[in-house]
Formats: sequence, structure tokens, C-alpha cells
Amino acid sequence: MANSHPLVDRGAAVSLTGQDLHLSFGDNHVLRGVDIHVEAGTTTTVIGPSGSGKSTLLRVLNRLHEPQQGDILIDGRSVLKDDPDQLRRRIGMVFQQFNLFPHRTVAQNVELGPRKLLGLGKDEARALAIAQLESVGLAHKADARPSTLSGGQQQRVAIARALAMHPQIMFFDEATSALDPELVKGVLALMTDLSEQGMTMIVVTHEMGYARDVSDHVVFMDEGMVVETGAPEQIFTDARSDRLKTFLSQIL
Ligand SMILES: Nc1ncnc2c1ncn2[C@@H]1O[C@H](COP(=O)(O)OP(=O)(O)OP(=O)(O)O)[C@@H](O)[C@H]1O
Repeated sequence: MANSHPLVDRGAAVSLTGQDLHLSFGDNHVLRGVDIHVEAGTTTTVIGPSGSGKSTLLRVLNRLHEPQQGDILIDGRSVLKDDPDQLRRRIGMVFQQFNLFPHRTVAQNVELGPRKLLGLGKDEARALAIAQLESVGLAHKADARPSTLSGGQQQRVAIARALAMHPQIMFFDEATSALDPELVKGVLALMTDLSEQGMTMIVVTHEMGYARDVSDHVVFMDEGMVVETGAPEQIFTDARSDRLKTFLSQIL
């Protein structure tokens, strides 16, 4: 993708660590002691069967759900005592559903966070939105309504919106799952650009090509636990556990 504006504009990259994370919904023990460590400026993909706890892990790591046990650290410092909003501002999230406001323009969707949460003035926020839209190749759609864009374009706007908050870390939760196959490529290319520009990222995905080719590290989850973790080559060509072998044989 030809970008005239960098995607990532931030200070030094940070690392993110989850230690022994537990979460139950009633008697459903969804996370059963998850450990994850993402080195600064690297991309970790999380793969695993449906219901294994992948989305819940992201939601615990940004404290949309408070972990019932364990710790979350950024650059080795626990953030559990901080205001959760402070943590959430450091983490940009992109979901399967783009969740753009339909009655606002594309640029207004991107401006909203910087205006409300970062206190930027109208002109400053507009300039930031245009620059960020340029970085995802969509500045020409600034004044369009989201509904006039393709799903892939809407997802790229959602990414621009997250990046406009200058996050230190990005989470992607099945960001391409709702897209028609021909639109997946553009969004994955953008995510690849972000990885290459040194964003710290966790990507929950069923796109095994992306996991294999782009990520630095792969985490395989099953039944709320990390069953196996390693470099993509190891996970995809030298799986150790039967559970990972079975999972891969079903999807590859
Ligand atoms: N808010 C919630 N309240 C109650 N149970 C929940 C909640 N969120 C998730 N769960 C349960 O937690 C378990 C794990 O769900 P989660 O969405 O994290 O799995 P997943 O691995 O992301 O699955 P998928 O690949 O299908 O998205 C499921 O049993 C789910 O029903």
C-alpha cells in the first residue's frame, strides 16, 4: 500500500506481559492461568479453536474485564493499580465489526477520540484525521459516510481511528473475519505495514498465512490455556502437542 504518511507516530515501542491470568464467567473458567509476553515492537498472533478464550484474553489485557488473578505489565511494570482508562488509551483495538458511527463522516469518526479524549481542537483533530486517513490510503473518503465504503475500507478507517489516539500497542480481534475474501488482502497488508513499522501488536486471527508470514511469535490457546507457543516456523512445521497438531490439521 502506498502511504505518504507513516502509520505509526509514537515514542519508543513498549512490551506487554500477561502473567497467570484467570477469568471466570460464573462457573465457566474461561482463562485458566494464561501467560503471554509480547516484546516491544513485535507482533504476536493468538490462534486456537472457537471458544478457547482468545477474545477474552484481549479484553482482560486491556481491562475491559478485570482479571480475577494474575498481573498485566507494560515494560515490566504492573498496570493493575492504574486507572483502567489510562491503560485503554495506550492500547488501540480493532474488532471484527468496525463499529463506525454511521451518521458521522469518515473523518469525524477518526476525529472523535482525539477531540474527546486527547482534548484536541477542531482544526487540529481534523488535520490529524486526514493525516491518519492518508496513512491508510483513504484521505479521499474523508467526507463520505461509512456506509458508502466497502467493508475493507471501513475496517481501514477503524484502524486509522485507533491509530489517531497514538496507541503504544494494537490489538486486532478477528479484524478480517467479517470481510468478503477479496477485501481481506488490503486489511492484512495494512496490518503487515504496521508490524513492519514496529508497532507492538497482538492479533487474534484465523488467517494462518498472516500468522505464519508476519508474526514474530505465535500463541496457541485451547480451553483457556496456552498450550504451545513459539516462532511461526516451529508452530506451523514442528508442532509438539497433539492438540495443536489436530487444530492445524483441521484448518490448513
Ligand atoms: N461477556 C461474557 N459473558 C459470559 N461468557 C463469556 C463472555 N465472553 C466470553 N464468554 C465465554 O468465554 C468463552 C471464551 O470465549 P471467547 O470469545 O474468548 O473465545 P474465542 O477463542 O475468542 O472464540 P472465537 O474464535 O469463536 O471468537 C466462551 O465459552 C464464551 O461463551
